[in-house]
Amino acid sequence: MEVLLHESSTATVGNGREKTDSVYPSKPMVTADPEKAFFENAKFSMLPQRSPVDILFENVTYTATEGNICTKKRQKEILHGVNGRFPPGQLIAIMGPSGAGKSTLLDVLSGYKMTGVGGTVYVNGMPRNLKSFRKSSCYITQDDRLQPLLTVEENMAVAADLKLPTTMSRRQKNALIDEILETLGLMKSKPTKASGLSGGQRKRLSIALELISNPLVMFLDEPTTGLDSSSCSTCIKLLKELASQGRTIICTIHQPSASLFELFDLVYVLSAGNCLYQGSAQKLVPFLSDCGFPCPQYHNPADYVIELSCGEYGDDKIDTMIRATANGTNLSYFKEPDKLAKIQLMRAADSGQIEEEDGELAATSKWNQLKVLLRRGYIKAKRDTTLTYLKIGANIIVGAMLGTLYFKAGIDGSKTLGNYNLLFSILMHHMMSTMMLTILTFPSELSILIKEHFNRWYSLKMYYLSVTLVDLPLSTLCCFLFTIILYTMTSQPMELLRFSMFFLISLLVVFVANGFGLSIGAYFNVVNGTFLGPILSIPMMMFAGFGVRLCDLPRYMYWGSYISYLRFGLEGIVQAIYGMDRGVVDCPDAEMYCHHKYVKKLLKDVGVRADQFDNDVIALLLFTFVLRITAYVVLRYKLISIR
Ligand SMILES: Nc1ncnc2c1ncn2[C@@H]1O[C@H](COP(=O)(O)OP(=O)(O)OP(=O)(O)O)[C@@H](O)[C@H]1O
Repeated sequence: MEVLLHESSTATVGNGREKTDSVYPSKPMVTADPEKAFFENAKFSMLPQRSPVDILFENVTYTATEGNICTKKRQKEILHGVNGRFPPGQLIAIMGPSGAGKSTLLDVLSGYKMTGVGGTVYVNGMPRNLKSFRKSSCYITQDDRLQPLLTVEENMAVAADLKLPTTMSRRQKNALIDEILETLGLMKSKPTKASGLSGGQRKRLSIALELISNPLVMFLDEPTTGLDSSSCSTCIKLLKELASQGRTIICTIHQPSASLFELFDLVYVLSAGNCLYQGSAQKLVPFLSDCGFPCPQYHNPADYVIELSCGEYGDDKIDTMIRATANGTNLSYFKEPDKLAKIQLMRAADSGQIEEEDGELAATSKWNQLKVLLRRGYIKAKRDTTLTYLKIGANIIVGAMLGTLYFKAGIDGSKTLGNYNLLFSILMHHMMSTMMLTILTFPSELSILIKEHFNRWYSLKMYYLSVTLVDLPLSTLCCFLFTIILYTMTSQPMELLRFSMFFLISLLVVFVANGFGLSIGAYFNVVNGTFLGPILSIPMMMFAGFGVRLCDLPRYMYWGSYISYLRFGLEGIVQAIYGMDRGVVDCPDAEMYCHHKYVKKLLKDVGVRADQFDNDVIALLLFTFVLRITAYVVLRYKLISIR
């Protein structure tokens, strides 16, 4: 592979990559080789230059499976053996009516979809090695999945820290970020939060984030959807410029205007999973004439071909076009078909097993990924009014409300039963508030995770670890505030040991509830999650030993008490307040009969053991561990299953 040389000196940085000393390299040397010419205008030239990517696909099929475990499964073929050639340095449009299979073809070519895919995709003549292909490509989804609370500059800095070698200095990274933002017209928006950007700016930021790793192939799903005509034109012109630098840029597009259509180098028209046309935008009109249905004068050829592919002029015309393009194998309508050197395809059968490339997909070390994700997590937590301020506020308010309701109940022998009820209410508060907030907020993170993980920003393990670690201080703070308010207002025993035990059990219940919420939020959407979370919490309450004492549970249902983490929470928190031979809780009035002033009597009546504190802590730790692992496995499964 030949590498374009620049006059500015180069040095080797981590894993053998080359960098230039200057962020803005001086004029590149003119090369005789036309292939190198792709890079001669490259702006982001401080990054390693690799050979351009020529994509060819043969007989590509995609079969989706419909139905679920309750209904009969049905196979549905969406792509019917399509073929095509996407040379480098071109801006390619995949066009077609709604439901034609444009996004599906994009998903298959990018490697986003792997199950149900047939046929072969060749990269520079070799059957695609997905791991190395993903390293040189990126996928920009239709919905801009950006971190809304981070500014443009912060979003870019996170992407740079995750995608560029750690050996690059901050100054170099900042210079590269500025260069990209300048090119994409986002310099003025640097301090703006992503949530405050317009549709066009969001789209450009999505592109800018991926440009940091200088991908050779860019897949964009409907980059112009939701943009006005001027933003559409800016976006497509920008993509054209990026393509002219040697990248292969493939995007799906619904129905471009005549002026936009002309900007595309190559057009690939799909109808119901078949290729109707493949060739240059300019040759579409001659192709239609050759097929026998010329484009009417003053008619946008893009509109006309979409009308044809919808079957508005008859299904026979669709069949004629499929035959004329031989479902994508006919390359004669390319701009310069003769110059399309027939690449020597190495058949999968000839090459034997395609060797998977070793090494990690992410560009930086796990430690660096964790560091960057933690930093991003803390910025988000600082600015997130729902997750942070609402959580803190809710804990203070609920703590004060319960404190008022059970004021001084902890030292009142006439209110010990009420105090016992309070202990259960505390656990309920920790369980429901933590679990529901996680179920409500985590799914919104998922779409960003899917995009960033597919584009190799980080490994799932590091992401998950960062989510866990970022949540830790905030959950601890909220739980501490709640405990201190409630503990003092209700006059629980002012002993450090009892307070610590009380706080420890509360905190462990928060951690378990968080793991429970994550396991649900990792798989289910907000609607299903908010239904399922409380439903699954009912057995936890049923078997906690509150209301129905554990000793009164039917023998065949006793197993339920082992799956209820509230049971261990209740035992533990009761031990903190009434354990360790507390003896008698004084009655406020000596004349008054206080039935439960003797702690032993209370414990006997409510049927809660208060001599198992260590076991309760171990059980809650086990619950925390198992649920955290479960949430990770569910998340991994989710990432695999959508592909
Ligand atoms: N997982 C799936 N299960 C069932 N049908 C599917 C699945 N994925 C895609 N399809 C169907 O395949 C067809 C093509 O879908 P695709 O999203 O690729 O279309 P499209 O051309 O991108 O449409 P649009 O422009 O409206 O986004 C549609 O009819 C869609 O319903």
